Amino acid sequence: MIYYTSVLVLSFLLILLAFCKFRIWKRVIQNGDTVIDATCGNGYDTLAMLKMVADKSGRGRVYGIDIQGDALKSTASLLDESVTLKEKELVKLFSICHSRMEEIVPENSPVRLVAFNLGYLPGGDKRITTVSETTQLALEAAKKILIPGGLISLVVYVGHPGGMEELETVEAFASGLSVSNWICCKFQMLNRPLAPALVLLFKREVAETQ
Ligand SMILES: C[S@@+](CC[C@H](N)C(=O)[O-])C[C@H]1O[C@@H](n2cnc3c(N)ncnc32)[C@H](O)[C@@H]1O
Repeated sequence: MIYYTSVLVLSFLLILLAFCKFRIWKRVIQNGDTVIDATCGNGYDTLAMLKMVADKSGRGRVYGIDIQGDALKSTASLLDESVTLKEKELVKLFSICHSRMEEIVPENSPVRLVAFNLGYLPGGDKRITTVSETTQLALEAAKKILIPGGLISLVVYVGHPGGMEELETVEAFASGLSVSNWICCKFQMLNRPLAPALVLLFKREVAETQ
């Protein structure tokens, strides 16, 4: 009984986080933008991003990254079921580590969102997870390619081995960003320390003068 209640609460939390996250993305992303899904998984975020950037003239790009071929296959089939061929052409999928994201985005592309959903692939091998070292490198790469007014969005799961360390890495990275150029915040349950956290790093349009 306790197990089912926990699963129910966690599912509710995940829906709430996804709802908040998508609402915030919608305020940041515009039609025609270039965005990156740094952890495609089953493709739900890739699909949400595509819906936000695709415009009728064929502008807008989603660069989707995952180290697992199975994840990219799931993402591709979700897109096949959900979008037109023309929309699907706006998505480019890459089976590489997200620390290499700079290699796949053409130079001078205005990247407005880089999204991470850390942890393991739901329904996949739970031993394959994102890890602090490469997450740190990926955040540094995202910081370089993001345009002013852009957002780095992370959902961090702390309930699996290495998850808490990864949250600490993300928090340390965010805490080190200059206050005049970045607004960084975290949403987390206060009375459920193992619930996933949503971390949002907004790059200011114009640097704040101190
Ligand atoms: C929590 S899942 C992502 C869920 C996904 N956003 C969705 O909507 O279904 C995390 C994904 O990150 C991938 N991953 C782990 N390490 C990675 C890395 N270094 N670079 C890119 N992807 C990685 C895993 O293979 C897994 O599919």
